[in-house]
Amino acid sequence: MVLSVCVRVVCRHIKESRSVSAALSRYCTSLVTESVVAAPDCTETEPRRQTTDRQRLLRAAVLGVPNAGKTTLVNQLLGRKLFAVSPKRHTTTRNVVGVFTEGDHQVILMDTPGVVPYQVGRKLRAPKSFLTGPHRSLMEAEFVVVVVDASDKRQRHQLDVEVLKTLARYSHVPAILLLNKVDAIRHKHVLLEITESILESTHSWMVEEGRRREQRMKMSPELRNESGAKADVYCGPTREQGALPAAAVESFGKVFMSSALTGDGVQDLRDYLLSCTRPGCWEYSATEHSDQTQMALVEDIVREKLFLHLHREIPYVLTQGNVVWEKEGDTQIIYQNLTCRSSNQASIVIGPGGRTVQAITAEAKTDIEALLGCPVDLTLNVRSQK
Ligand SMILES: Nc1nc2c(ncn2[C@@H]2O[C@H](COP(=O)(O)OP(=O)(O)OP(=O)(O)O)[C@@H](O)[C@H]2O)c(=O)[nH]1
Repeated sequence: MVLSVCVRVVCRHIKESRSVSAALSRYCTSLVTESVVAAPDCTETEPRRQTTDRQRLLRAAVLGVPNAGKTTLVNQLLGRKLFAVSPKRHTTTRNVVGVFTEGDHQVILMDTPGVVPYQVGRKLRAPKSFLTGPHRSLMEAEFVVVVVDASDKRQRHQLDVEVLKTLARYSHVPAILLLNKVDAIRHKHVLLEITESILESTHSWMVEEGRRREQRMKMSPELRNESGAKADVYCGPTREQGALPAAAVESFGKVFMSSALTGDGVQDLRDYLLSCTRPGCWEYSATEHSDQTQMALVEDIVREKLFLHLHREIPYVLTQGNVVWEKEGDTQIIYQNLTCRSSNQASIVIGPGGRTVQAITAEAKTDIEALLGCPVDLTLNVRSQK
């Protein structure tokens, strides 16, 4: 009965919308409480962001478990492929910033490594940036987009507990939910079930977390964090704060659905982010799209190809180092060392008759030429530590 009502309402939205996912997004938005729709109060700008001109700004963090499609989404929102994407988990190991500007509005997107339990990060021997990245981005964010892989049958009905903990810790940051990979779902009505299930389970978890906090504070009142809000540094998963505000219990101001891969539904999110900007000085010029240098972006392109061509742990343990970066006429000369842990690993990277490294070089060269807009002479020198 409930579902048939939902489907009828969605059908109405479909008539008004460009796509099924846009219609479902609209319907799901109507499910969430209007009072928590995350429109920033533009009258409450901090002094440092006050400006006499018409510039507007929003800093948004993109949060989710590994492989949810966060980086693909960021690239799609930027309208250009800047950051590495691969089917392997943990392709993103540090925070990177992507920027898009339209008219007077600038949106700064902070792409973060997938949220994992502290112990998992330790086990992976991940760099510190990997574990602290999501927390750092939320400290700076005025907004958070929580990305869920809606095609993942095992995980799509409730948010990952580490994501919930992160949201609870930074509960003052308004959040929206994005169901991604809708192209991989055949029966779109499933999206309604997923949305309702995530909203309900998140609400229950937040209520329960509020109770747990109250209990803990009764037992040890000194745990109360007077600011009740931002943590200055990431202190591990057990740090306590004040009771959760009611808005945290409501959790999401809006729900979007998209395919970051095809771009379906991404424009709606882009428009929404632009509408949430507040008066404030831009942090980047209108022509800048990232905080990363060209050299770092090139390293990322090579890294993506390593992830796509190499199996198991090799792409994770390889280190890249730019040795030559110079211009010869129109051509950008790039010589990069790929240092493997052992000669065995190096021979896998080189491949039979050098074919693997040749394929990596050819694919990377094409992407780098598109990025730099000039001919590129790329050499990847594979070597081993031992
Ligand atoms: N079918 C489909 N695949 C997608 C979509 N978005 C991303 N992917 C794929 O999902 C995989 C992971 O995408 P990423 O963007 O690297 O995911 P991530 O969340 O940044 O991953 P981490 O680096 O592990 O945090 C890639 O193979 C993408 O092509 C989507 O909308 N539909």
